[in-house]
Amino acid sequence: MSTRTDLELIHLVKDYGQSLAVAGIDLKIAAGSYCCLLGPSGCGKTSTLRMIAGHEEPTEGSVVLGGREITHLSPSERGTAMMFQSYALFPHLSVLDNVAFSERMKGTPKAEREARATELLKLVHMEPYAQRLPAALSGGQQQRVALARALMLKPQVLLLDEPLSALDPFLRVKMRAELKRWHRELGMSFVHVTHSQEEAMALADLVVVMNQGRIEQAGTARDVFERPRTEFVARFIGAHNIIETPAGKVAVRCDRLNLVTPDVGEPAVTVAAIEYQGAQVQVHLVADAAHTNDDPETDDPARWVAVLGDTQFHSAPFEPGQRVAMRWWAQDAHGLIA
Ligand SMILES: Nc1ncnc2c1ncn2[C@@H]1O[C@H](COP(=O)(O)OP(=O)(O)OP(=O)(O)O)[C@@H](O)[C@H]1O
Repeated sequence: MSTRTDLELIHLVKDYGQSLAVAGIDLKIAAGSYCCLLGPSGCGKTSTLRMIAGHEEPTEGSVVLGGREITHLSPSERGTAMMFQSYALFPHLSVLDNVAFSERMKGTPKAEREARATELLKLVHMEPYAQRLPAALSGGQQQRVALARALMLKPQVLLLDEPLSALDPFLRVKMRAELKRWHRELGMSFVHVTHSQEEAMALADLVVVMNQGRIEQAGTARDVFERPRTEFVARFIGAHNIIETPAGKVAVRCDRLNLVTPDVGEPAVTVAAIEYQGAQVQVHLVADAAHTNDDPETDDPARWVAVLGDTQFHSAPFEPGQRVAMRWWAQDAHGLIA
Protein backbone atom coordinates (compact mmCIF):
# COMPACT_ATOMS: atom_id res chain seq x y z
CA MET A 1 0.00 0.00 0.00
CA SER A 2 1.40 3.39 -0.96
CA THR A 3 1.03 6.19 1.51
CA ARG A 4 0.11 9.54 0.04
CA THR A 5 3.52 10.63 -1.20
CA ASP A 6 5.65 7.50 -1.42
CA LEU A 7 7.70 7.56 -4.60
CA GLU A 8 7.96 4.32 -6.52
CA LEU A 9 10.09 3.43 -9.49
CA ILE A 10 8.80 0.32 -11.22
CA HIS A 11 11.08 -1.49 -13.65
CA LEU A 12 12.46 1.82 -14.88
CA VAL A 13 14.61 1.59 -18.02
CA LYS A 14 16.48 4.25 -19.98
CA ASP A 15 18.05 3.09 -23.19
CA TYR A 16 19.73 5.90 -25.15
CA GLY A 17 20.41 3.53 -28.07
CA GLN A 18 24.18 3.46 -27.79
CA SER A 19 24.04 3.00 -24.01
CA LEU A 20 21.66 1.35 -21.58
CA ALA A 21 21.85 3.97 -18.83
CA VAL A 22 19.23 2.48 -16.48
CA ALA A 23 18.62 -1.24 -16.77
CA GLY A 24 15.24 -1.82 -15.10
CA ILE A 25 15.31 -0.60 -11.52
CA ASP A 26 12.68 -1.02 -8.83
CA LEU A 27 12.80 1.28 -5.83
CA LYS A 28 10.39 2.55 -3.20
CA ILE A 29 11.22 5.79 -1.40
CA ALA A 30 9.01 6.29 1.64
CA ALA A 31 7.37 9.71 2.05
CA GLY A 32 9.62 12.12 3.93
CA SER A 33 12.83 10.16 3.26
CA TYR A 34 16.21 11.57 2.38
CA CYS A 35 17.37 9.28 -0.40
CA CYS A 36 20.80 9.46 -2.03
CA LEU A 37 21.42 7.84 -5.39
CA LEU A 38 25.10 7.02 -5.12
CA GLY A 39 27.52 5.62 -7.67
CA PRO A 40 30.44 6.30 -9.97
CA SER A 41 30.23 8.44 -13.08
CA GLY A 42 28.04 6.87 -15.74
CA CYS A 43 26.16 4.45 -13.43
CA GLY A 44 22.79 5.96 -14.39
CA LYS A 45 21.94 8.07 -11.35
CA THR A 46 21.34 11.34 -13.23
CA SER A 47 19.23 9.55 -15.85
CA THR A 48 17.15 8.07 -13.02
CA LEU A 49 16.69 11.49 -11.42
CA ARG A 50 15.75 13.07 -14.75
CA MET A 51 13.12 10.40 -15.34
CA ILE A 52 11.65 11.10 -11.89
CA ALA A 53 11.66 14.83 -12.73
CA GLY A 54 10.04 14.37 -16.13
CA HIS A 55 13.05 15.73 -18.02
CA GLU A 56 13.69 12.36 -19.62
CA GLU A 57 11.12 9.91 -21.01
CA PRO A 58 11.65 6.35 -19.68
CA THR A 59 12.13 3.66 -22.31
CA GLU A 60 10.13 1.32 -20.07
CA GLY A 61 8.61 1.31 -16.62
CA SER A 62 6.74 3.77 -14.44
CA VAL A 63 7.18 6.49 -11.88
CA VAL A 64 4.42 6.58 -9.28
CA LEU A 65 4.05 9.30 -6.67
CA GLY A 66 1.53 8.80 -3.89
CA GLY A 67 -0.24 6.09 -5.89
CA ARG A 68 -0.55 8.39 -8.94
CA GLU A 69 1.22 7.42 -12.15
CA ILE A 70 3.28 10.47 -13.17
CA THR A 71 5.58 8.82 -15.76
CA HIS A 72 4.40 10.88 -18.71
CA LEU A 73 3.34 14.12 -16.99
CA SER A 74 5.26 17.34 -17.63
CA PRO A 75 7.83 18.40 -14.99
CA SER A 76 5.53 21.03 -13.47
CA GLU A 77 2.52 18.68 -13.10
CA ARG A 78 4.23 15.84 -11.24
CA GLY A 79 4.63 17.04 -7.68
CA THR A 80 8.41 17.04 -8.07
CA ALA A 81 10.86 19.94 -8.39
CA MET A 82 14.47 19.80 -9.46
CA MET A 83 17.38 21.79 -8.07
CA PHE A 84 20.05 21.70 -10.72
CA GLN A 85 23.79 21.25 -10.32
CA SER A 86 24.54 24.62 -11.89
CA TYR A 87 21.67 26.28 -9.95
CA ALA A 88 20.58 27.74 -13.33
CA LEU A 89 19.36 31.06 -11.99
CA PHE A 90 18.29 33.71 -14.50
CA PRO A 91 21.21 36.18 -14.48
CA HIS A 92 19.12 39.24 -15.38
CA LEU A 93 16.47 38.70 -12.69
CA SER A 94 16.79 39.66 -9.04
CA VAL A 95 16.82 36.95 -6.39
CA LEU A 96 13.16 37.68 -5.58
CA ASP A 97 12.11 37.54 -9.24
CA ASN A 98 14.05 34.32 -9.75
CA VAL A 99 12.18 32.67 -6.90
CA ALA A 100 8.80 34.07 -7.99
CA PHE A 101 9.37 33.19 -11.66
CA SER A 102 7.26 30.02 -11.89
CA GLU A 103 4.29 31.78 -10.28
CA ARG A 104 4.69 34.71 -12.67
CA MET A 105 4.43 32.25 -15.56
CA LYS A 106 1.22 30.89 -14.04
CA GLY A 107 -0.21 34.42 -13.84
CA THR A 108 -0.30 34.62 -10.03
CA PRO A 109 -0.77 38.27 -8.96
CA LYS A 110 2.47 40.09 -8.17
CA ALA A 111 1.76 40.78 -4.49
CA GLU A 112 0.81 37.16 -3.85
CA ARG A 113 3.79 35.62 -5.63
CA GLU A 114 6.23 38.05 -4.03
CA ALA A 115 4.83 37.34 -0.59
CA ARG A 116 5.37 33.62 -1.05
CA ALA A 117 8.84 34.14 -2.57
CA THR A 118 9.79 36.31 0.42
CA GLU A 119 8.59 33.63 2.80
CA LEU A 120 10.79 31.05 1.06
CA LEU A 121 13.77 33.43 1.01
CA LYS A 122 13.34 33.78 4.76
CA LEU A 123 13.41 29.99 5.12
CA VAL A 124 16.77 29.80 3.36
CA HIS A 125 18.10 32.96 5.13
CA MET A 126 18.33 34.94 1.89
CA GLU A 127 15.68 37.59 2.45
CA PRO A 128 18.26 40.42 2.82
CA TYR A 129 19.55 39.61 -0.69
CA ALA A 130 16.13 39.73 -2.39
CA GLN A 131 17.02 42.60 -4.74
CA ARG A 132 20.50 41.37 -5.75
CA LEU A 133 21.36 39.77 -9.06
CA PRO A 134 22.67 36.17 -8.94
CA ALA A 135 26.15 37.27 -10.09
CA ALA A 136 26.53 39.19 -6.82
CA LEU A 137 26.05 36.05 -4.71
CA SER A 138 28.45 33.36 -3.54
CA GLY A 139 28.02 29.75 -4.66
CA GLY A 140 26.37 28.78 -1.40
CA GLN A 141 23.99 31.74 -1.60
CA GLN A 142 23.05 30.91 -5.19
CA GLN A 143 22.30 27.42 -4.06
CA ARG A 144 19.94 28.67 -1.38
CA VAL A 145 18.12 30.78 -3.94
CA ALA A 146 17.88 27.79 -6.28
CA LEU A 147 16.35 25.82 -3.43
CA ALA A 148 13.81 28.56 -2.70
CA ARG A 149 12.92 28.64 -6.39
CA ALA A 150 12.38 24.87 -6.50
CA LEU A 151 10.22 25.05 -3.35
CA MET A 152 7.98 27.62 -5.03
CA LEU A 153 6.49 24.69 -6.98
CA LYS A 154 5.29 23.18 -3.65
CA PRO A 155 6.77 19.80 -4.52
CA GLN A 156 6.17 16.60 -2.60
CA VAL A 157 9.60 15.44 -3.70
CA LEU A 158 12.65 17.65 -4.13
CA LEU A 159 15.22 16.36 -6.61
CA LEU A 160 18.81 17.49 -6.19
CA ASP A 161 21.44 16.84 -8.86
CA GLU A 162 24.93 16.92 -7.29
CA PRO A 163 23.93 20.01 -5.27
CA LEU A 164 27.25 20.31 -3.45
CA SER A 165 29.72 19.51 -6.20
CA ALA A 166 30.41 23.12 -7.21
CA LEU A 167 31.25 24.21 -3.66
CA ASP A 168 34.64 24.23 -1.97
CA PRO A 169 35.17 21.51 0.66
CA PHE A 170 34.53 23.80 3.65
CA LEU A 171 31.28 25.15 2.23
CA ARG A 172 30.25 21.67 1.16
CA VAL A 173 30.24 20.45 4.75
CA LYS A 174 28.35 23.55 5.87
CA MET A 175 25.73 23.18 3.14
CA ARG A 176 25.37 19.51 3.96
CA ALA A 177 24.17 20.51 7.42
CA GLU A 178 21.78 23.02 5.84
CA LEU A 179 20.32 20.43 3.48
CA LYS A 180 19.68 18.22 6.45
CA ARG A 181 17.99 21.06 8.32
CA TRP A 182 15.81 21.99 5.33
CA HIS A 183 14.81 18.39 4.90
CA ARG A 184 13.77 18.17 8.54
CA GLU A 185 11.86 21.46 8.43
CA LEU A 186 10.12 20.87 5.12
CA GLY A 187 9.13 17.26 5.77
CA MET A 188 9.11 16.35 2.06
CA SER A 189 11.19 13.62 0.40
CA PHE A 190 14.59 14.59 -0.98
CA VAL A 191 16.22 12.54 -3.73
CA HIS A 192 19.84 13.62 -4.05
CA VAL A 193 22.32 12.39 -6.67
CA THR A 194 25.94 12.16 -5.60
CA HIS A 195 29.12 10.26 -6.38
CA SER A 196 30.43 10.94 -2.86
CA GLN A 197 29.92 8.11 -0.40
CA GLU A 198 30.78 10.49 2.42
CA GLU A 199 27.96 12.83 1.38
CA ALA A 200 25.48 9.96 1.07
CA MET A 201 26.46 8.57 4.48
CA ALA A 202 26.12 11.97 6.12
CA LEU A 203 22.72 12.79 4.65
CA ALA A 204 20.66 9.83 3.60
CA ASP A 205 18.11 7.69 5.40
CA LEU A 206 18.12 5.55 2.27
CA VAL A 207 21.37 5.03 0.36
CA VAL A 208 20.91 3.51 -3.10
CA VAL A 209 24.20 2.32 -4.59
CA MET A 210 24.05 2.06 -8.38
CA ASN A 211 26.42 0.38 -10.80
CA GLN A 212 26.02 0.09 -14.56
CA GLY A 213 22.35 1.02 -14.53
CA ARG A 214 21.40 -1.35 -11.73
CA ILE A 215 20.84 -1.05 -8.00
CA GLU A 216 23.57 -2.98 -6.20
CA GLN A 217 22.20 -2.28 -2.73
CA ALA A 218 19.61 -0.05 -1.09
CA GLY A 219 19.43 0.43 2.65
CA THR A 220 20.25 2.72 5.52
CA ALA A 221 23.74 4.20 5.52
CA ARG A 222 24.64 1.94 8.40
CA ASP A 223 23.29 -1.13 6.64
CA VAL A 224 25.26 -0.43 3.50
CA PHE A 225 28.44 0.35 5.43
CA GLU A 226 28.18 -2.51 7.91
CA ARG A 227 26.87 -5.15 5.54
CA PRO A 228 27.91 -4.46 1.94
CA ARG A 229 26.26 -7.09 -0.26
CA THR A 230 28.65 -7.07 -3.19
CA GLU A 231 32.32 -6.48 -3.86
CA PHE A 232 31.40 -3.37 -5.84
CA VAL A 233 29.55 -1.85 -2.85
CA ALA A 234 32.34 -2.73 -0.43
CA ARG A 235 34.95 -1.12 -2.69
CA PHE A 236 32.83 1.92 -3.54
CA ILE A 237 31.88 2.65 0.07
CA GLY A 238 35.54 2.23 0.98
CA ALA A 239 37.15 1.47 4.36
CA HIS A 240 36.71 -2.26 3.68
CA ASN A 241 39.08 -5.04 2.76
CA ILE A 242 38.04 -7.72 0.29
CA ILE A 243 39.53 -11.00 1.43
CA GLU A 244 39.42 -14.37 -0.35
CA THR A 245 38.56 -17.17 2.07
CA PRO A 246 37.91 -20.86 1.42
CA ALA A 247 34.19 -20.01 1.78
CA GLY A 248 34.35 -17.21 -0.81
CA LYS A 249 35.07 -13.49 -0.75
CA VAL A 250 34.27 -11.53 2.38
CA ALA A 251 34.38 -7.83 3.28
CA VAL A 252 36.06 -6.89 6.55
CA ARG A 253 36.16 -3.29 7.70
CA CYS A 254 39.69 -1.87 7.89
CA ASP A 255 39.15 -1.00 11.54
CA ARG A 256 38.03 -4.57 12.31
CA LEU A 257 41.10 -6.25 10.84
CA ASN A 258 43.48 -7.49 13.53
CA LEU A 259 47.17 -8.13 12.94
CA VAL A 260 49.04 -10.75 14.93
CA THR A 261 52.32 -12.65 14.78
CA PRO A 262 51.64 -15.64 12.53
CA ASP A 263 51.50 -19.12 14.03
CA VAL A 264 53.84 -21.67 12.50
CA GLY A 265 52.54 -22.52 9.01
CA GLU A 266 49.79 -19.89 9.13
CA PRO A 267 49.34 -17.83 5.95
CA ALA A 268 50.94 -14.42 6.41
CA VAL A 269 51.11 -11.09 4.62
CA THR A 270 53.75 -8.39 4.60
CA VAL A 271 53.54 -4.88 6.03
CA ALA A 272 54.18 -2.64 3.01
CA ALA A 273 53.86 0.79 4.64
CA ILE A 274 52.76 2.55 7.79
CA GLU A 275 50.80 5.76 7.54
CA TYR A 276 50.41 7.81 10.68
CA GLN A 277 47.15 9.78 10.76
CA GLY A 278 47.07 11.19 14.25
CA ALA A 279 44.35 9.41 16.18
CA GLN A 280 44.82 6.30 14.07
CA VAL A 281 47.49 4.52 12.10
CA GLN A 282 46.99 2.79 8.77
CA VAL A 283 48.98 -0.37 8.20
CA HIS A 284 49.17 -1.23 4.49
CA LEU A 285 49.58 -4.90 3.75
CA VAL A 286 50.47 -6.83 0.62
CA ALA A 287 50.24 -10.50 -0.31
CA ASP A 288 53.52 -12.32 -0.48
CA ALA A 289 53.35 -12.31 -4.28
CA ALA A 290 54.80 -8.81 -4.05
CA HIS A 291 58.14 -10.32 -3.11
CA THR A 292 58.33 -12.61 -6.08
CA ASN A 293 57.87 -9.89 -8.67
CA ASP A 294 60.34 -7.07 -8.98
CA ASP A 295 58.36 -4.86 -11.32
CA PRO A 296 55.96 -2.74 -9.27
CA GLU A 297 54.11 -1.61 -12.43
CA THR A 298 52.99 -5.07 -13.48
CA ASP A 299 52.85 -6.47 -10.00
CA ASP A 300 49.30 -6.49 -8.71
CA PRO A 301 49.29 -8.32 -5.42
CA ALA A 302 46.25 -8.24 -3.22
CA ARG A 303 46.35 -5.27 -0.87
CA TRP A 304 44.66 -4.63 2.42
CA VAL A 305 44.64 -1.97 5.09
CA ALA A 306 44.32 -2.33 8.84
CA VAL A 307 43.37 0.80 10.75
CA LEU A 308 44.58 0.71 14.34
CA GLY A 309 43.99 3.18 17.15
CA ASP A 310 47.17 5.17 17.86
CA THR A 311 47.47 3.85 21.43
CA GLN A 312 47.13 0.28 20.26
CA PHE A 313 49.64 0.79 17.45
CA HIS A 314 52.26 2.52 19.56
CA SER A 315 52.05 -0.12 22.29
CA ALA A 316 53.10 -2.78 19.75
CA PRO A 317 54.22 -1.06 16.54
CA PHE A 318 54.63 -2.82 13.20
CA GLU A 319 57.50 -2.19 10.79
CA PRO A 320 57.53 -2.27 6.99
CA GLY A 321 58.72 -5.68 5.83
CA GLN A 322 57.31 -7.45 8.90
CA ARG A 323 55.20 -10.56 8.28
CA VAL A 324 51.87 -10.68 10.07
CA ALA A 325 48.69 -12.74 10.02
CA MET A 326 45.33 -11.08 9.40
CA ARG A 327 42.56 -12.13 11.76
CA TRP A 328 38.98 -10.99 12.28
CA TRP A 329 35.95 -11.99 14.31
CA ALA A 330 33.36 -14.06 12.45
CA GLN A 331 30.69 -11.40 12.91
CA ASP A 332 32.93 -8.82 11.18
CA ALA A 333 33.22 -10.81 7.92
CA HIS A 334 30.40 -10.24 5.43
CA GLY A 335 30.05 -12.73 2.62
CA LEU A 336 29.87 -11.00 -0.77
CA ILE A 337 27.57 -12.00 -3.60
CA ALA A 338 29.66 -12.46 -6.76
N1 LIG B 1 21.47 12.04 -23.59
C1 LIG B 1 22.22 10.94 -23.62
N2 LIG B 1 22.44 10.29 -24.78
C2 LIG B 1 23.18 9.15 -24.82
N3 LIG B 1 23.75 8.58 -23.76
C3 LIG B 1 23.58 9.20 -22.57
C4 LIG B 1 22.81 10.40 -22.43
N4 LIG B 1 22.82 10.77 -21.13
C5 LIG B 1 23.56 9.85 -20.48
N5 LIG B 1 24.02 8.91 -21.34
C6 LIG B 1 24.84 7.72 -21.00
O1 LIG B 1 24.13 6.95 -20.05
C7 LIG B 1 24.98 6.44 -19.04
C8 LIG B 1 24.49 6.92 -17.68
O2 LIG B 1 24.60 8.35 -17.60
P1 LIG B 1 24.12 9.19 -16.34
O3 LIG B 1 24.37 10.62 -16.64
O4 LIG B 1 22.76 8.77 -15.97
O5 LIG B 1 25.13 8.65 -15.25
P2 LIG B 1 25.58 9.31 -13.88
O6 LIG B 1 25.75 8.17 -12.96
O7 LIG B 1 24.67 10.36 -13.46
O8 LIG B 1 26.99 9.92 -14.25
P3 LIG B 1 27.66 11.34 -13.80
O9 LIG B 1 27.96 11.21 -12.35
O10 LIG B 1 28.90 11.37 -14.66
O11 LIG B 1 26.67 12.40 -14.14
C9 LIG B 1 26.37 6.92 -19.39
O12 LIG B 1 27.02 5.89 -20.09
C10 LIG B 1 26.11 8.12 -20.30
O13 LIG B 1 27.17 8.27 -21.22
